[in-house]
Amino acid sequence: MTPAARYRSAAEILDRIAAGEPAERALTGWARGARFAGSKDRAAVRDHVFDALRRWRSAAVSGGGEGGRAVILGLLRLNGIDPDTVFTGEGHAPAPLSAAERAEGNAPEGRAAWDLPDWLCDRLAASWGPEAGTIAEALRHRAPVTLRVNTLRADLAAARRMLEADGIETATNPLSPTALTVTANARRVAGSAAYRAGHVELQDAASQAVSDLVPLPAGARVLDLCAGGGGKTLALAARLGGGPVTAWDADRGRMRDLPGRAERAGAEVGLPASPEGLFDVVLTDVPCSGSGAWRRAPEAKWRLTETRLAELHRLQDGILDRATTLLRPGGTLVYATCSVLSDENDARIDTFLARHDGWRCTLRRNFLPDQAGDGFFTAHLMRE
Ligand SMILES: C[S@@+](CC[C@H](N)C(=O)[O-])C[C@H]1O[C@@H](n2cnc3c(N)ncnc32)[C@H](O)[C@@H]1O
Repeated sequence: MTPAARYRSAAEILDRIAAGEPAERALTGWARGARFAGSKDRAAVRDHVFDALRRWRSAAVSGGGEGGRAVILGLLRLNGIDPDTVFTGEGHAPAPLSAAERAEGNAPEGRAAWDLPDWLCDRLAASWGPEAGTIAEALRHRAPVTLRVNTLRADLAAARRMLEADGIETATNPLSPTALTVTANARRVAGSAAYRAGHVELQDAASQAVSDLVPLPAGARVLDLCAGGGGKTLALAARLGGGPVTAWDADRGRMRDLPGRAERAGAEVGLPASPEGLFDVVLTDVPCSGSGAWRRAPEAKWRLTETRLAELHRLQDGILDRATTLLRPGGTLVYATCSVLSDENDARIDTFLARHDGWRCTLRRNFLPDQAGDGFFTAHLMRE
């Protein structure tokens, strides 16, 4: 495909997403019908679609319309690319711009430049005051690719050497001693020897920092109550010298890859039908808006509603309440979200403390999205 034809495909996919189709499904649907597209074409089209989703609102203002074609036009303008080099009408390129398209479009200003719906601009401003604009700006750009070195298999230097042998360059990351930011050839990670042998896992650096903060006395009994794919389960198991860690999730299907991942990593992970007994540490990495990681899943910021966010608050409170019944006296209840909205973070801890007598919060920590890692929040709760 020519570079211009890739933009045209991206515009068509954006139309499907705007009509309500989930982004991943729209991309797969397109790829199935695009036998002519090679792997580089698919990757480039995907990048255009995700860039547009991250900056939909500002690109729509800049392009003068909400449709895929206008959003791509706006994105080109925002990126300083002359639209006439793409909208040529030649081959499979998008048709040339009309006079109206040339005349339409403005520089995005104010909240349009935040690339969030108005109500979320308000929530972010209420959470962070003057810092909110910087956070919104960080969410408009691509996230770094970050690895966790699995200390059960390799140390940092050995993992870096092994990655280098596959042409993957990395830099150390200030958020965690196990984190490496990929600086070149990130697309090679999944096929690399280091990844296949379990020496590294893909994991955001702030997510690793949240696991690093969990107090783990020797021999601690640890329950990951919202284990999902097991990113934090495996990080905690590595800190325990191999585990064991008990993993559970309300949706068991989310943990389907965990046994294979644990084996590859050399970690012992128990997957009981329901968690039994009392634990020294219960981690609740609760379902949330994902706002701290919207640069990885940008569609979510346009689809989230106030009703859904309120539902998430109830779910988060319910999971915290359940965790209290699984924690031994003196143990630590760890709360975590990948959100930058205070309603999902401080407010959940404050209402927990108001609901439960005799508990105190021993740690609260926010991580904001930046070049090192995603936005995260964690808090530690103990019964007095
Ligand atoms: C943020 S994800 C977990 C990510 C995972 N800890 C990791 O680091 O890869 C939240 C998980 O909570 C699960 N979940 C939803 N409701 C739950 C509930 N009531 N109890 C436990 N887990 C729940 C979801 O299925 C989802 O897998």
